[in-house]
Amino acid sequence: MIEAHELTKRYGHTTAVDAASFTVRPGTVTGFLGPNGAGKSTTMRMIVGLDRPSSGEVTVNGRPYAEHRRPLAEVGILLDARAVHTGRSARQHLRAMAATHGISARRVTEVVEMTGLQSVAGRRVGGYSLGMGQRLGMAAALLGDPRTLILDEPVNGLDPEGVKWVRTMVRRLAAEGRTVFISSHLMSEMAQTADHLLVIGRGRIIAAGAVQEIIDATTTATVLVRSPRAGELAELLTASGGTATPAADGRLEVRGLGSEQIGDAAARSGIPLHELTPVRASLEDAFLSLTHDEVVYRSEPAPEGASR
Ligand SMILES: Nc1ncnc2c1ncn2[C@@H]1O[C@H](COP(=O)(O)OP(=O)(O)OP(=O)(O)O)[C@@H](O)[C@H]1O
Repeated sequence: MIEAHELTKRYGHTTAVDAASFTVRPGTVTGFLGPNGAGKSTTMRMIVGLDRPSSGEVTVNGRPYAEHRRPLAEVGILLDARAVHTGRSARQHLRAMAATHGISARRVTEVVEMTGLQSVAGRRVGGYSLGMGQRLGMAAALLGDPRTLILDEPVNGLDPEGVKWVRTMVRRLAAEGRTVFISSHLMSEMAQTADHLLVIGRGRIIAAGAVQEIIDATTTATVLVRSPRAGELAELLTASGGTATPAADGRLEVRGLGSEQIGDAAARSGIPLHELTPVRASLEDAFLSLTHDEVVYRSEPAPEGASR
């Protein structure tokens, strides 16, 4: 369990994390989602004591990280998978870590197997691919059999097989009752991996809840309708309180009415329907709608006067 209360980090004039309060619960994968520069890494670094909060506090499994006597058994961390000494082999690296934390050599063998590193564990880490490095990062995070895992962008740069591997692994860890907190700016990936989401924009928590709850709360559902009497149907739906705008292939895109209401209204007026398709908003849509005003970096400048 991770509990943050009014957690704040300032770097000079930049407020990287702004009074963030949240709880990350055990038994679930909680996705930490936000655009570049939103404050995800800074938040994670504060959770594990690598950055000092300017104000506020955060605990992991009931205590500040630094107060845990066996930190590796409490929290597994993957912050920068490439931070490993490149001259050593994966097994040497894990053994050194285990030795300094009173962890058995048997556990090293276990995590090497869990992460599928058996065939390369004797090789120098310097020659590892990104995917192998990421597996080693996960092996190190799992070494102390921790109750809580904090993984910063674990799928960054991985190929589809690597992404799937991380997804399966974190879902299994959560199913075992652990707390899994995983950051990403990949919305589609989070939609498939996380149960809960914490969305951050410009250092502020702008949404927290179950994935579907957030999608429902932040997006308007639409229904695509096709009818040979589209003009009449559009008038009817507008009179019923919806909005109907022309879309591709002569369809109407309807907002404000559900598919049942549209179908019933059309039937009452004898208007035939050739298509009635509810369109579920994606996590991507929810994310864009949530972070619209919070994006620190945009690919193009906002149009003049757009924010006024
Ligand atoms: N050591 C630092 N000194 C000064 N500013 C910093 C420092 N670390 C982070 N920042 C600033 O704090 C803000 C949040 O950065 P952070 O790295 O936490 O975001 P992020 O959401 O992890 O982004 P990304 O997805 O790009 O990694 C940014 O404006 C960043 O420039």
